[in-house]
Amino acid sequence: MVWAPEPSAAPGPGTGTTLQVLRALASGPRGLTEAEAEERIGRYGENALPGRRPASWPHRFARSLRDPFTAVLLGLGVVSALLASWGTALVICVLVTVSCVLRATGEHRADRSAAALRELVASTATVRRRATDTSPPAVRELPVDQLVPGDVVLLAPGDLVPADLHLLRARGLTVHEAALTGESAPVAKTARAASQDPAAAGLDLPHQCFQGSSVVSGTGTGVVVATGRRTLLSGALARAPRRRPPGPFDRSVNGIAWTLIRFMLLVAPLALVAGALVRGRGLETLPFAVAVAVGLTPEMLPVIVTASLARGAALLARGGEVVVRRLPALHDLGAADVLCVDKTGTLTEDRPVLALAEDAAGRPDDDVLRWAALGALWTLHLAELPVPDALDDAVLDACPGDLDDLPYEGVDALPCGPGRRLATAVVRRPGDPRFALAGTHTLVVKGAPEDVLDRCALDPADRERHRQRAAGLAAEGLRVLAVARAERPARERPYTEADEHDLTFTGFLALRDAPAPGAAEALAGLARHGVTVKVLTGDHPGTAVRVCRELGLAPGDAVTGDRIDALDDAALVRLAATTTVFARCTPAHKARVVTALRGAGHTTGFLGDGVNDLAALHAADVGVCPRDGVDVAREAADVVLAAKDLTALDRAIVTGRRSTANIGSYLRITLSSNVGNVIAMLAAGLMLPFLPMLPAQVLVQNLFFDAAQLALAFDRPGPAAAAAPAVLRPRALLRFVTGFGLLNAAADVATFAVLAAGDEGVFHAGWFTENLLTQAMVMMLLRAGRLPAPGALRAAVAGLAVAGLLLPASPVGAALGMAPLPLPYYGALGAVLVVYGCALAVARRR
Ligand SMILES: Nc1ncnc2c1ncn2[C@@H]1O[C@H](COP(=O)(O)OP(=O)(O)OP(=O)(O)O)[C@@H](O)[C@H]1O
Repeated sequence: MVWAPEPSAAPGPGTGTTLQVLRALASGPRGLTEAEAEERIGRYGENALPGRRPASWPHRFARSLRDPFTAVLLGLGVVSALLASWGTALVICVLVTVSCVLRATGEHRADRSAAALRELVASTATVRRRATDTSPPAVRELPVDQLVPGDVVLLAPGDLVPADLHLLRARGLTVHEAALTGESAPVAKTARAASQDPAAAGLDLPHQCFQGSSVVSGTGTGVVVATGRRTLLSGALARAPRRRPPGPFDRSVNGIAWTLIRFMLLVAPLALVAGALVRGRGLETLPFAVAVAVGLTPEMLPVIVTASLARGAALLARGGEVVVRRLPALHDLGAADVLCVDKTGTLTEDRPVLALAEDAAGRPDDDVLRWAALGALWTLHLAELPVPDALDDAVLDACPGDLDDLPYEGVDALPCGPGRRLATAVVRRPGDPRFALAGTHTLVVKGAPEDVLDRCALDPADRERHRQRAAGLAAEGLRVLAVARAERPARERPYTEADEHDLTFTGFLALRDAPAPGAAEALAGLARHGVTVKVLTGDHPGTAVRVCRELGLAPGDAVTGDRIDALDDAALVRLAATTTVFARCTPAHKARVVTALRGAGHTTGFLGDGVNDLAALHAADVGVCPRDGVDVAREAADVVLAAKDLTALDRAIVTGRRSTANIGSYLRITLSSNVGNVIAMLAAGLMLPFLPMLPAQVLVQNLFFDAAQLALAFDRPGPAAAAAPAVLRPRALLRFVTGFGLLNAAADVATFAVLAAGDEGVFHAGWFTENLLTQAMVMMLLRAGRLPAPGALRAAVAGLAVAGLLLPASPVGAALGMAPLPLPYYGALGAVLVVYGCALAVARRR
């Protein structure tokens, strides 16, 4: 074994020269053997971030206590205990415990399935390992948590740095360290220079890459110096856990919660004051007031929300097409009314095929193709890109003859990158007798026509003529690349973008990228579902507009990145609302457009898969990425698709809307019954010489409601639920609840009229029965689901009705202060129910 020394007990941050670091880690550039890696994973543990560990049960329980409804319930329980109203306090305790247990189990289940879903799309790292000491190194993908100190990792654009690394090699490597430093500009990284102080360490050192940063451009190889809890990111997370700003889902649910809490806090004092003024009652009404307030609480909301979303996510995952990484994102997807997508690979197949190669005079010329292929070949080799992009692939494929026969070899390369729309390869002729040091280097540049032409030495008229030609080709839907060259005296100094000037224009390549099969249909489906699609592309406006037209999108005029730059935020908000195609976009343009659309009040989704989509994925309400997107894009996305397929996304949107419809059903049903009951209780409290319902009865009734309503999470909403973006709107809900609440209160008052003849026990029993029966009926009539209702729902409704009919006559009923209901009352209550049911059906239809 070459690297004999034992690794130091806990490798530090990689101080020392590269050799010292490798020695300390008992590793080498050829990587660890599988046996060494296995031994080290036992010693250092998995490479997992602290935030990824599942929450413990006590923590989960404590978290559900922090929910505003639970907090209010607990507050009311304390008030009851202070008043020595032990019955009420006890029932509130049971209510809180039941809802916390349900919530904690629901969350546990949802977390488990979300973790399993995340696992399906977990990032991998590219490592170099050896099967045995004597075998040659092999490069393979490894789950990130299996990395150990001493592993040799390869980095490419779009990769997340999987652990803290000491770089062994780097070429044009720049990384984004925003997760660690908050700095948004990419930072250049290089292998350790001999002149650096070997003891130096820290974020500023160019030869260290840290877990949580992401590769923007270039490539690199590094040895892992720290994993898991020992990485810099773990330390940073432990100090300041990152929180996402609230999304549309959080805003809706919080809005509803706080409206209700304000209402509850108003109702309890109102009951007290009214009791005191009208009936001359004192503080003895307090437990009743408390129970009335509790009666308003939709304490099952968190459970229903989690269960509905988790069920939707599980259904999608089962189909294998869509993985929801963050449950609320499913609601946000259903709420999206604007979806921004890129063009290449989403609307087109991303399999470009050469359509034409022509010289500067517009004559067909294969030499243009040969130069472009030479550039692609050497950029690929020298920049060590893991795979050629589709354009380079197409150019290499189309090039006649064997490329290796071309009498050139590469010197340097400046590849494309986010915001950089051209690639340069510097080549030389090895056999050229002039070569030695006095020879020439040839810069071969290809890329977006505007960018290449700007760097060519051309008179303005020629430049304009070429620009027009490129626009003409683009208008036919072709992807256009301009090719240019320059001869320079050979030199040793590396080339930079500053060298890309005074080029000689060589010609154009045009490539045809066919529309993706099914894209037109998917776009039509999205339009039917009320989702406006906008295209944000790095490509030429002409190409993008033509492709959109072919797919049936009415593109209008495209807005280019230059125009976006000239607009302030307010002007962009106005323009974004009316524009369909944004072309020649850099990552920053994409993010600005998404932010502007959100600013205009749209719930905005973004589908992208590259490094250049990262900022927009972060800026969107819901970010979507295909599974084969780059690591950083997948990590930033809330929803991951098996393929870049708009049909699957449309299906996910519909599923999100169905989950939201079930949550909406719950809120409508619960709140209209609760509000109706509260109004009736307040009215009856004033009219009757006794309390219309004892506090314990109110709370037991609540428990029954809660248990039955859990079944609403399993309802199957009809097609109407998927027809338009589904948002939980507190105001609309309030209007609905007020209308149906008053109807419910009217039914209650009719019940009072029927029960007025009985004594207190009979009154309580009659109202209890009627409440549970009306609740069962409301569940069937106000649900959003199609007919027939699913089995779970039918069972819950039947259970509720049976409990309403049997409990008052049972010993539990007696313990709660109810008397068995004489037979004639059933007929009268039945009549009230039938009239109420008809009124509900009519009101619902209207
Ligand atoms: N390998 C390449 N060599 C030269 N130029 C390239 C290469 N790849 C892309 N370009 C140029 O950069 C432009 C922008 O590319 P970018 O990857 O940002 O977007 P895109 O693939 O054209 O479209 P979309 O944003 O819809 O995916 C391309 O239109 C092309 O002109």
